[in-house]
This record gives sequence, structure tokens and C-alpha cells, in this order.
Amino acid sequence: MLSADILHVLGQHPLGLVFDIDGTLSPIAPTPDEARLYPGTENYLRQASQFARVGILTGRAVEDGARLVNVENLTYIGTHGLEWCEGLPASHPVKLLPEAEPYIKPGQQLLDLAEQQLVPEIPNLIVQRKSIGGTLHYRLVPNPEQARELILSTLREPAHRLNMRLDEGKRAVEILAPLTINKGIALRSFVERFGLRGVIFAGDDRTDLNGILELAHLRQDGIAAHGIVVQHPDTPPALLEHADTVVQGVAAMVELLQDITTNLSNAKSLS
Ligand SMILES: O=P(O)(O)OC[C@H]1O[C@H](O[C@H]2O[C@H](CO)[C@@H](O)[C@H](O)[C@H]2O)[C@H](O)[C@@H](O)[C@@H]1O
Repeated sequence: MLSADILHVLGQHPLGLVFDIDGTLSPIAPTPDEARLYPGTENYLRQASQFARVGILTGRAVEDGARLVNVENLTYIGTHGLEWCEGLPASHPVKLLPEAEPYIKPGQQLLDLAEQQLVPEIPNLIVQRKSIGGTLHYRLVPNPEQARELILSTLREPAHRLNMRLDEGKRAVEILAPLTINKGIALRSFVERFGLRGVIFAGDDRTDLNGILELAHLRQDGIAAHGIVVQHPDTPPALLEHADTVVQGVAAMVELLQDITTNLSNAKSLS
């Protein structure tokens, strides 16, 4: 059953629904390429897009996130807010924010360095390249904690020199542009771009905290906003603290998405 607050948000027009992918709509998989949407998710997203603006807000590159979701007529926002695509990239242009462009080359240099120095040393390390920077995945390496330390110690100085930023994700080190753009700023841009009066955002990890925190600012601006956190054993406590709704795992998140879609569809048929 949907809470009164979610029902209130769903009653707003125009309405936005924004989702993280990994850990939210897709269970965490051993490698990024093995990740799949939870069964049924594509259909619910497709249905929801008939009644609301649906956004996919991910740390993956747009091309990669869109390959995984593969639903037309959604807004794909990738690389933690740096690239946007209105629809699937096969038929719509991917736009990189202009302020991110100076960081393409330094990001490539750091990833080249990782491939030269870290890949030969760390068995099963995955280097995932994005338009800006990328991610080093150490989930499958024999000694993950040792690998994490080696990655950070090898890249810290070059990252500083090249004016890039390192951060950490789930069994991963992220190479990022030193920009203040994050999922919170991207979420606000999405709301403003479509003049939304209501928005629901769902996420599960530390990069999603910026999105969840931005909802309070949107509420101050008169937008009905609701944050859903998908809880896993390693969910950062700050996310749970600021959530409006907490669901247990991806299956429960997709069940909630189904309820939201059904509600929107019923409301439409009554109007
Ligand atoms: O901030 P997010 O939008 O959640 O993106 C963070 C990273 O998510 C993906 O990696 C994670 O999921 C993989 C598939 O389940 C898993 O194998 C990996 O260990 C996780 O870190 C994605 O591949 C990265 O590009 C994102 O940066």
C-alpha cells in the first residue's frame, strides 16, 4: 500500500520519477556487465513514462546505463550528473556538460596509468572507462582490501597533479572530475527542466545521498518531493536517516514501483 505522502506526490502535475540503477533497480552483480534490471522493471518504467517524466540517474556512463535499462522516452543522466540524453543514445544525442570537458583528457591519463601499473599487479581488477574518468572495480580480486589500498596509493598523487578527484563506491574506486555537480544538482536540474511540481527519487548508496538531501530543498521551494532508500547490509546510515521511505532490497523497490505505476494508471483512467 502506498503511503499518504507518496500519494500526495503522485497527485502533482507535472510529476517526475527518478531512479538510480545499481542496487536500486538492479541487484548488485559480481561485475558491471553482469548486472541486469530486476524482472519486470522495464515494463513498469515504460508504463510510468506514460504518466510522468521518468529519469535514470546513475554513476554509469549514459551509454552503459541506457544499455542496461533500454526503455525509450526516459531521460538518462549518467556519470553522476555530467551527461544527459533525452531518450536512448542510439537515436538521441548524449550531451556532456561543457564544464566537464576539460577533464576528459586527465581522466583518460589516470585510467591509462591504472591499466599500465595496477592491472598487471591486481588479478581480476576491472577498469571501467567513462566519458569523464571511470571506475576501478576490485570486487573480484583475491585480496580486496589490499587492492583498494594499492589503487588509492598509486593514484592519489597523479590524481592531485592532474586535478582529478578520487572517491569510493561499492568495492570500487571512482576517478571523478573535481566538479561540484552531483546527483542532487542533477535532480534539481531535472525538476527545473520539466517544471515539475512533484518528484520521487530512489537510490541506495552514498552518491545518492546528495539526491535525497536535495529533496528537502525542493520541498522548501514548494515542490512535493519524496525520497526512497533501498536498504542493503552496507547502506550508509545517513541515507536511512534522511529517507522518507525505506524498502528492503531491490525486489521491494520494484514492487513499490509497480504500485506507483498502477496508481498512476488508475488515476488516469478515472480522470
Ligand atoms: O552511484 P551509482 O549510480 O550507484 O553508481 C556507482 C557505480 O555502480 C556500478 O558499480 C556497482 O554495481 C556493479 C554491478 O552491480 C558492481 O559490480 C560494482 O561492484 C558496484 O560498485 C557501476 O558499474 C559504476 O560505473 C558506478 O560508478
